[in-house]
Amino acid sequence: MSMIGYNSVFKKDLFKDQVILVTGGGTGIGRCTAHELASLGATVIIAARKIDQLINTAREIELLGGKCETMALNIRDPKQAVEVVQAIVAKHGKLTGLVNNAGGQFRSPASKLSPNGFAAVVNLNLMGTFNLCKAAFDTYMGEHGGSIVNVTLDCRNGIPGMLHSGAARAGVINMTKTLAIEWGPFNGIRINCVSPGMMMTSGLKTYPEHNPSSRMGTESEAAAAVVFLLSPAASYITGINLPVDGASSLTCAGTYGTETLFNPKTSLMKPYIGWLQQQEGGGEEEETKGQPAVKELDAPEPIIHLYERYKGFVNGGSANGGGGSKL
Ligand SMILES: CCCCCCCCCCC/C=C/C(=O)SCCNC(=O)CCNC(=O)[C@H](O)C(C)(C)COP(=O)(O)OP(=O)(O)OC[C@H]1O[C@@H](n2cnc3c(N)ncnc32)[C@H](O)[C@@H]1OP(=O)(O)O
Ligand SMILES: NC(=O)C1=CN([C@@H]2O[C@H](COP(=O)(O)OP(=O)(O)OC[C@H]3O[C@@H](n4cnc5c(N)ncnc54)[C@H](OP(=O)(O)O)[C@@H]3O)[C@@H](O)[C@H]2O)C=CC1
Repeated sequence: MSMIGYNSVFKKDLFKDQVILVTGGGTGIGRCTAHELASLGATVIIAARKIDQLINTAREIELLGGKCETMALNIRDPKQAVEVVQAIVAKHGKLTGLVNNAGGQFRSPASKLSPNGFAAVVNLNLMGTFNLCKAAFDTYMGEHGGSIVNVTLDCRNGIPGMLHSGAARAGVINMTKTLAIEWGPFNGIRINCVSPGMMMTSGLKTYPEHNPSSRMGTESEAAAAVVFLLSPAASYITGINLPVDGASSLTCAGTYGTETLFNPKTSLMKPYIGWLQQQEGGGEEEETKGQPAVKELDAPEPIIHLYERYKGFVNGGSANGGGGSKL
């Protein structure tokens, strides 16, 4: 009997020969995305302002057998954006993927927000994303195509306390739709958004007093969505915004509210821990001894506790610490 194998797109070398720039790739969601992409064969360039964080992440990836390079970049500077993309194309001959992940904001009631404060956050998140998209298009993708994923922030129902970021992220989502239409004809460029809800990342160090009141997402859960949209598995998907929020933005309480169906004590949604989890039980290889403990989360105490609980859930327990998963 002859067998015809099914030709699935999900293979270990999914991103072989691809060169992908991840902004903010030294920490949090960006770092996890860089790990995922490198483990699937991509050459990953991670870029941000603080070079030490980038070097640590690149070293982690190289120790695991991946290809990763670092570049200093402030996404708010359009000149630097062009220089970084040009340098990548000069060295590798291409830039097939771009993940606009760098971003952030501060919390402030709208009534207290100054025009400068509003502009700073719009400049970082909206202008920064535009700067990189434009540089990628002008330098390489306009002629050769490519795939772009913009990491935004759940802003479906507004973001109380973060007016500036909500406006900027909504701008990114709309810009993404326009670019999908305008740039699709340029060799099939695809561009999409991932909108994380509350995720357990190192980024939460800037929100130290936050006490988790909902089932938070993991870095890996955001990264996995980015990887899917970048990949040929999403070859007919462009111009979309993919929320990664456990449906919290659909509830009345929302991501930023109090108790929801998705609270950490009762949630039955099994978390994906990704590469962090894969480090478990791997043993202390000689070459990784003394290296940063990549499985540790650099976040405020309540978040670390929650993360530890999720790890238990993945290993057969439940998010609330008892019994097995009902999934
Ligand atoms: C119901 C309770 C719910 C609680 C839920 C809380 C948790 C929500 C979590 C949401 C999930 C999101 C997570 C993340 O995004 S992770 C990423 C984490 N990292 C960051 O967010 C840091 C990003 N910040 C920055 O990069 C910079 O601070 C920023 C770009 C925002 C500003 O940098 P810049 O250098 O431009 O700033 P300047 O010092 O030049 O100031 C410019 C104006 O902005 C005002 N400003 C700046 N920082 C603050 C601040 N912390 N508070 C108030 N105002 C601020 C500053 O005063 C300047 O304005 P003026 O000239 O008018 O003074
Ligand atoms: N954690 C969460 O709950 C959520 C996060 N997000 C968004 O996801 C993205 C990743 O965040 P997360 O991983 O959580 O947090 P991190 O703080 O770990 O990541 C933010 C990254 O952006 C980089 N960055 C910030 N400003 C600039 C700049 N001007 N130029 C270049 N790089 C910059 C930072 O590096 P450096 O300082 O070295 O430049 C850092 O690596 C952000 O856009 C964030 O707003 C969205 C929803 C929820």
